[in-house]
Amino acid sequence: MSEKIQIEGLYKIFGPNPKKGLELSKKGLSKQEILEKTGMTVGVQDANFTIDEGEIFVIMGLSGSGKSTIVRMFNRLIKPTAGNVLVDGQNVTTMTHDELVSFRLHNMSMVFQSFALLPNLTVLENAAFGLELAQVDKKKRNERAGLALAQVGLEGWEDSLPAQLSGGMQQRVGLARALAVDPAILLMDEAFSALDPLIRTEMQDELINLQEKQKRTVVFISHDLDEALRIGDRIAIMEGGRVVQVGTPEDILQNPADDYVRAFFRGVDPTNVISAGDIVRDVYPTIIKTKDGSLRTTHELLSQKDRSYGYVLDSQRRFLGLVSTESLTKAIEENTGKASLDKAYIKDATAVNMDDSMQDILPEVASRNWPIPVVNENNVYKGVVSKYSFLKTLHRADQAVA
Ligand SMILES: Nc1ncnc2c1ncn2[C@@H]1O[C@H](COP(=O)(O)OP(=O)(O)OP(=O)(O)O)[C@@H](O)[C@H]1O
Repeated sequence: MSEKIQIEGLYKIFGPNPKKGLELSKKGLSKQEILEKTGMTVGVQDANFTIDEGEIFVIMGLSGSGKSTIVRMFNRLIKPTAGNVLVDGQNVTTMTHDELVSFRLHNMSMVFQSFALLPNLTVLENAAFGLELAQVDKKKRNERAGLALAQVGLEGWEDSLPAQLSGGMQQRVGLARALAVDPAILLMDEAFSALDPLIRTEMQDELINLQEKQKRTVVFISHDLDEALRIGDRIAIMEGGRVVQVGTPEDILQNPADDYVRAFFRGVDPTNVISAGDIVRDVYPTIIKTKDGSLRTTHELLSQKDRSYGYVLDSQRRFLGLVSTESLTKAIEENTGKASLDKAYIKDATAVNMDDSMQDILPEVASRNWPIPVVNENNVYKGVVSKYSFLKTLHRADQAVA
């Protein structure tokens, strides 16, 4: 995966003497100490991380922790006090005014919590607004805005006025306006926070769907953990202007950096967050099924590796079933001489998917004697989840946020 946005030593100090605040921040003083000593407010201090192309990157933290400030430095709505923001290697912090205008129009769109629609323009005109600013001619911009509205499920509403739409629909217009300019990066500032819970979940699904089709880079500010866990590929957690941890939800849940992060994650059910793919291990023998696959060889293989189970795959490593020393011994006894693997493997053994959560796979793990095979979307075998690794992960996650 390639890096889309690089944040290097980024600071924003608000107030008349940011240099003084910066100096103290670099010495390690906290936001509170700097405020007390100088009256300057630290917005963001010493942020360093990268955002990969195509990921949904959620920035989370309590109110005032610096989420909006950091994201507004990405498109330089706020000018950093120090540090760099690189997008595709281009330094946004040093762009001239004209470069910046063009960069904002073509590379980044922003969706706000307050839908920011113009009340006297139609839905179509609102959706086309960003394109109008980019001086795209009317025919083309209406065409692109129409397509964007269709993408967010608002076909047929083009001629309505915003006031005729529900809150959820108005936010869809906000999203369509951002999508119409076809930006590589979408910045979403608490974009779904004003929506009621059901509509909010619907919009999150919509975003995930769009993302599957178009793979933009999405930076999403949220103060809501459920939302972050639902949509985020990775999450950055901010406290007092600092980015205290960046990682996948599973990483953070299993190894929270400090008590602040731990407090965020307290109450989260790890079985919803950690997936089979996070705990899969490829430690059991695999047997590629051939026409004349011998039972004895398979039996020897299992004994050699001191395992009671082996997983049978086709030549493309797709999962077919599993064998046990028990089923092999039985088949060898019953079919002396001409026994083949076909006679011995359990063909209806269920495999679970890499994306299935621990919650999803729990019934399977609990009800079988064998470690549960895990496959990808093409049914290719990736390894197993054993009862032991399942319980160990659960225990570790419980301890981590306790
Ligand atoms: N223009 C400004 N002038 C002075 N201080 C500011 C300014 N903008 C933000 N701040 C301060 O910077 C800090 C970070 O604010 P920011 O809005 O980025 O936080 P946030 O995490 O987005 O909060 P919220 O969730 O409430 O939106 C806060 O202490 C805030 O008061």
